[in-house]
Parts: sequence; structure tokens; C-alpha cells
Amino acid sequence: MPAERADLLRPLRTQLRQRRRALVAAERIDAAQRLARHLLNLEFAPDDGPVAGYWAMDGEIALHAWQLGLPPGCRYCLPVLSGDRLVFAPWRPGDPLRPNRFGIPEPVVAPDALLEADAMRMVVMPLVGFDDRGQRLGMGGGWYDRTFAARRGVAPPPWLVGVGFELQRVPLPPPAPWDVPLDAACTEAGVHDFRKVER
Ligand SMILES: Nc1nc2c(c(=O)[nH]1)N(C=O)[C@@H](CNc1ccc(C(=O)N[C@@H](CCC(=O)O)C(=O)O)cc1)CN2
Ligand SMILES: Nc1ncnc2c1ncn2[C@@H]1O[C@H](COP(=O)(O)OP(=O)(O)OP(=O)(O)O)[C@@H](O)[C@H]1O
Repeated sequence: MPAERADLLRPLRTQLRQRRRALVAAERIDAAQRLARHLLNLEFAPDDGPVAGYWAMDGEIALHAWQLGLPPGCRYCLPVLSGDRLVFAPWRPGDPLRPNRFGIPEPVVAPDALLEADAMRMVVMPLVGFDDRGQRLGMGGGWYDRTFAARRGVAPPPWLVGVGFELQRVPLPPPAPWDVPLDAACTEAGVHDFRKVER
């Protein structure tokens, strides 16, 4: 009997999360700065409008260098858990934060300040792993897949860009029906453009 997909992915997630946590400070700082350059130079990087990042945890590559380098017309947002999906809240350094149920900081904002997923111009998503065809492996909660289900087989915006360290690029088993493919992945090593891949 073939192993369940979940049984294959569980040890892979564990291994990839260990790999990203094992990087030392100097490597992370350098990688985050290189990543920012690649993100800011993307062909489809927006000049204005809301863009989504995340609050790095568990060894995830940091986004502060990207956030600081964004064009003045762009509004940096962080994900906020809402039911079984993510919505997004504009956030600047110094604005209040509160931990969500996973212990990840979320902006404290009035409900009318929250932005829906389809309002984002570009979304930078944390990767546990990714492959050469633009398939993404996340923490396993399905949050990004549920939130951006409307992008399956549908053109951007929002542009979906996965980010991580190059050591997170690995072969992945075939995608699940709900997996939302990436338009690109960026790492310290450069851009992996998936816009033309066959899938
Ligand atoms: N920085 C960051 N923010 C993010 C995500 C992410 O992967 N990284 N998410 C991406 O989806 C969403 C939150 N989803 C998450 C899903 C699982 C876990 C997690 O830590 N799971 C633990 C078990 C924790 C628990 O149940 O309390 C684990 O698997 O070890 C965290 C966030 C939105 N915000
Ligand atoms: N569009 C969807 N409709 C219903 N369930 C979904 C959908 N997308 C994801 N899921 C659920 O989410 C669970 C986790 O999916 P998956 O293993 O692909 O997570 P992931 O993409 O790695 O995690 P994340 O998006 O949180 O980073 C799946 O078991 C599935 O039941």
C-alpha cells in the first residue's frame, strides 16, 4: 500500500525546519539582505499598494531588509488568522502586536483596517520547502492554500512569491489538489521564476 502523502511530508517538514534553524546569525543576516535585493528587483514587484510579508519565526528567513527597501507607495502587511483563512493588516515598526494562537505576533488593528487576501498586490510566503516546479511546502496548516485558493489556475494579482534559504529547495511528492502553485521563489541565491513551467 502506498504511504499516505502526510506520512511522507511529516519527516520532510521536520528535516527542513531543522535545516533552516541550524543556520548561524551571520549566514541569516547575509541571506536576508540578498533576499531583499532579489525581491525588490522582481519584474513584477509592485510600485504601490498593499504587499504581505510575515513575522519570521522558527528559523524562517527574515523580511526586515525587504520591508525597509519597499517603494514609498507600498504598504507592508502581516497575516492575521481569521476563521480558517488569513487576512492582512498594515504594520510599521512600532505599531502594536499581540501573539496569535501559534505564538506568532499579529498587528492589533480595528476590524475595518483588515485587508482581504485579494487586495494584496504581492504576497511573500514563508517556505518550509519548495521544488523546481513552484510547488510549496508550508507548515502543514493549509492556511496559505485556503487563503489563496482563488489563484488556482487564475492569473495574478496577487503575485505569490515563496521565500526561504536555498537549502530548502528539494524534490517534493506530487501536489495535492488544493496546493496553490507559486509564481516565483526567492532565496539568497536568486529568483526561481515559475511563470513558464508546465504543471
Ligand atoms: N511566520 C509565519 N507566519 C505565519 C505562517 C508561517 O508559516 N510562518 N503561517 C503559515 O501557514 C500562518 C500560520 N500557520 C501556522 C501553522 C502551524 C504553525 C505551527 O507552529 N505549528 C506547530 C504546532 C503549533 C501548535 O499547534 O500550537 C508545529 O507544527 O510544530 C504555525 C503557524 C500564518 N502566519
Ligand atoms: N482549499 C482547501 N480546501 C479545503 N482544505 C484545504 C484547502 N487547502 C488546504 N486544505 C487543508 O489544509 C491541510 C494542510 O495542507 P498542506 O499540507 O498543503 O499545508 P501547507 O501548504 O504546507 O501549509 P500552510 O499553507 O499552512 O503553510 C490539508 O490537509 C487540507 O485538508
